[in-house]
Amino acid sequence: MSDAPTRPYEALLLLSFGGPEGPEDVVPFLENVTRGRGIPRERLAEVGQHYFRFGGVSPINAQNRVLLDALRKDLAEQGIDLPVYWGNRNWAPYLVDTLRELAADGHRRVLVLATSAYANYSGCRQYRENLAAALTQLREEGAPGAAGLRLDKLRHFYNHPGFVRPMVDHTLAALAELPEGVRDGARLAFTTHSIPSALADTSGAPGDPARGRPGGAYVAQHLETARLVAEAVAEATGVAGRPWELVYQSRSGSPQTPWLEPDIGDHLAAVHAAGAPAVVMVPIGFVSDHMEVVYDLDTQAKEQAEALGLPVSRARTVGADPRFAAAVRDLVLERAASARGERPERCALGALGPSHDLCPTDCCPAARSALPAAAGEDWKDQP
Ligand SMILES: CC1=C(CCC(=O)O)c2cc3nc(cc4[nH]c(cc5[nH]c(cc1n2)c(C)c5CCC(=O)O)c(CCC(=O)O)c4C)C(CCC(=O)O)=C3C
Ligand SMILES: [Fe+2]
Repeated sequence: MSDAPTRPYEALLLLSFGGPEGPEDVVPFLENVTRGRGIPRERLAEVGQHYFRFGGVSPINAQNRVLLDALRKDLAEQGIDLPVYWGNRNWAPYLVDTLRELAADGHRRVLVLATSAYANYSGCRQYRENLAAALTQLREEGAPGAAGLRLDKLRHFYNHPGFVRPMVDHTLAALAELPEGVRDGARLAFTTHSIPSALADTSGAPGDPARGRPGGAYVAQHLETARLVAEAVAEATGVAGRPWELVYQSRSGSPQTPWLEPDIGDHLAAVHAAGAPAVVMVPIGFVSDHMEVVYDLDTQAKEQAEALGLPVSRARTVGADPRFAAAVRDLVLERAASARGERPERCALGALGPSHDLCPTDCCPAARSALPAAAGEDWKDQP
């Protein structure tokens, strides 16, 4: 056991968003998501309707269960003994309950995989705030083992080949769904969650060259993944110079606050007006085909495209692709080696290089006042 390749880590925690699993869950789920976040009531009522259209069930929890199975299968196949747990920010199984169980099971050093590939407040620091709040609650409860829990978060994986290559295959499959006559002329619209522009500009670590430029590390990292996918698609199809762009979806918040633009709907209208024969939507911002994908793209954006008479298709997200599960294993082994003081190879495609392991103080700051965040340099409460 002492020479385990995952040493000093004893468990892996899959940390995700969570979603409702029936109509009665929808309103309490949305209350969890938006507590203290200043989302207009009309927007909440509208988003509730998206969930009710799907019977009140978000696909995200089922997808995380499949991902859990894929991670466990990959580790088992490699002979790696590392238990994998799952907890959410906004719905059961709640993070705090999973951490209580992890501690009771005797685990001390735990790696965390957040289902968010890019640097930004919602996808990084907010998860670290959730970890800090859960740890604090468990320590106050006196939960067995909680005082010794030490959590480390895996680095951002947007440029890992195990994330990029499945997206390339899925983009090729989505191109193949288009009528043959428009396939070679189809544009690629890479989509991600819009966020407030002010949060985008400060995303990433303080020393990141992209930080402080418009869109910050959030946009720079997405542009990199989009470029990597577009280049691989060009190579596979033999179609050079296919136009692509990064566009946004799922805008929330007050209309007076600037968020990243253009929205996918406006983009589809603009490229249609400019004569584009077809568009493939590639949701690189998400890890699974959850509600933002099946409603905002497959329902809303597809209706808009149909009204325009513009052929569109949508690439699947990475989901539980075995290459993604293998990438997670790679990140686990890499981080474990680093924690043992070794200098492992840190796999990353493209020009930006591997992300930092430990978020520095003031990485991906919140717009509002700062809350304690675990698994970063600003978490001083580590045993
Ligand atoms: C960057 C980002 C990701 C991607 C990275 C990651 O995956 O972490 C993401 C993922 C997700 N967002 C999700 C759902 C929601 N997001 C909301 C609201 C917001 N998201 C934001 C950002 C992000 N969100 C922001 C800045 C807000 C405004 C409020 C706030 O500042 O917090 C709201 C409230 C209603 C609304 O306003 O839309 C809901 C219901 C689901 C679950 C889907 C399902 O159920 O299948 C998932 C995976
Ligand atoms: Fe961060």
